[in-house]
Amino acid sequence: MNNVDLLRLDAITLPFGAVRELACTFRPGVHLVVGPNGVGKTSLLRAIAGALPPIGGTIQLGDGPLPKRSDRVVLAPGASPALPWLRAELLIDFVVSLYPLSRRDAGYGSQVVRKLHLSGIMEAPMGTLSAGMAKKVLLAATLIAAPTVMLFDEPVNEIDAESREALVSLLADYRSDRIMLVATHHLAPFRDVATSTLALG
Ligand SMILES: Nc1ncnc2c1ncn2[C@@H]1O[C@H](COP(=O)(O)OP(=O)(O)OP(=O)(O)O)[C@@H](O)[C@H]1O
Repeated sequence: MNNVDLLRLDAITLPFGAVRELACTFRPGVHLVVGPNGVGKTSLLRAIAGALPPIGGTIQLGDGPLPKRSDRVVLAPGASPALPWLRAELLIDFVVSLYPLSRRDAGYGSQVVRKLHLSGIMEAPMGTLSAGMAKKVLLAATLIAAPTVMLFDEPVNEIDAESREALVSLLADYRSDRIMLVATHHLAPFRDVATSTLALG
């Protein structure tokens, strides 16, 4: 496999003591990141996304170090940003606009919105949405942006069974050419799609 396809963590140590000297390599596919509360799953995703700089080690994507801000990485956070006035559609458009190289066609965006049952709330301010709907808006933005590395923090918390299935099927479509890390306590929905599992702790 070409190096371009690999995300390599070498001796990564993160602030707050949870992750020490972690070394692993991810190729395209769906990689679950699991472990008990507080073990460092969210911190690891934030480090790869450039939001929590490691205090030791290196993160490489392909042949070079991953810069702190990269349009090759997107993170779907576990909780919605505190922007209650922002309409769902604008949030999605804003996130997708940050990833010009991998922007999908408009038809794909509508398809994701429809599959996640978001069509009826695109005009709604984020602050008026239920927790599950707000989570699905973040997931849609991430799936439409679709850069090389896609990070999902607890993506199935709060979302209904039908939307879980839709999410898993959308992830499956990207398995051959995107590196996807999914931090979760819920393994069952990903059983058929997971390429590997990284157990922290
Ligand atoms: N901003 C912060 N300040 C201080 N400690 C922090 C901060 N962020 C994370 N931590 C600590 O880092 C450790 C790892 O937290 P993290 O959120 O990465 O765990 P997690 O595995 O995602 O947990 P959970 O399963 O509960 O979501 C925890 O001990 C947490 O308290």
